[in-house]
Amino acid sequence: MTQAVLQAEGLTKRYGRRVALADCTLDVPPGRVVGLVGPNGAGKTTLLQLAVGMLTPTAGRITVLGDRPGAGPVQLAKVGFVAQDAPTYANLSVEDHLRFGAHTNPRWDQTLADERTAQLGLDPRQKAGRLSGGQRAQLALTMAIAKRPDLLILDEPVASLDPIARREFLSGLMAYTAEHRTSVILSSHLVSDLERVCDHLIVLTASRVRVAGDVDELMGTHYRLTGARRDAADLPAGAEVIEHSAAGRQSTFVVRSVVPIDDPSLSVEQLTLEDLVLAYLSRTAAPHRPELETAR
Ligand SMILES: Nc1ncnc2c1ncn2[C@@H]1O[C@H](COP(=O)(O)OP(=O)(O)OP(=O)(O)O)[C@@H](O)[C@H]1O
Repeated sequence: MTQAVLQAEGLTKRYGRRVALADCTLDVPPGRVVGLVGPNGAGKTTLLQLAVGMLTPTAGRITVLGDRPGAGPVQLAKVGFVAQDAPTYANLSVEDHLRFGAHTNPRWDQTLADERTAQLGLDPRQKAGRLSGGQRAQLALTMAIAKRPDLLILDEPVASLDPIARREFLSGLMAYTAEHRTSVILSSHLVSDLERVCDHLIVLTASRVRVAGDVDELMGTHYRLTGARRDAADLPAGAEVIEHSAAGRQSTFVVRSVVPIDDPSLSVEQLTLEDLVLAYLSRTAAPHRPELETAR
């Protein structure tokens, strides 16, 4: 499959005068595990709900797997979605959920659903309302996976899991997606959750995409520069400053540059993915009042 998984152009969602997502342009290639990272209220859920057709844009456009989100049964069957609170039916048992999934999804894989619930140790007769938060998240993921979607969209899937369950959930997800070549978009507040599993990253803060791209490409174009105190204007040409700090006689910059930095007066270091994300987060940490953003 070579078709883009998600394309957005000028995508904007407003609730009254409140801007939840502003002028978002993205082009996510197929076969990626995409980490969507940003603080509370950044617009992650809004973007994911636009991608599954639960919300419609105020302006701009979005296509998922080449079609309008929620366009019809074929499109719906291609996308698996687990919402933030991993909704399940409290009075239905685990096996009732799987039966419901089998009835409502044309590509349903019962063997996969049975194997996964057995592996997780979920009792098929247990009512979903009596499962722990983490078990409910796993049941909701099982339902989404057994649909055999081309794209799996998970809104903060590890939020309710303890550290060990987080690791197991993510490594299980990786094994599944590698085997079935499923594209995944998953959101989190924390890049540390996603660092091991993502090969594409979108950083969203205050309703806007700050950086997006394949992790390899991002890691190869961002640097930490340290040297004698100086202004950003004195950095090599082409270096875009993402973050700048100064202490005593020393300046430190996080920069993006497509050409290697060749300046003997600067020490040049690679960043970790977490450092890179933190630089973009701190760049936009200034107080933001989305309700005051002018309607366009
Ligand atoms: N139904 C709604 N009505 C009004 N404002 C909303 C609604 N849903 C979201 N918002 C606002 O849109 C902005 C983005 O919210 P969104 O839920 O997309 O953020 P998020 O990044 O998913 O946050 P979190 O990490 O806390 O889940 C926030 O300012 C939020 O208050």
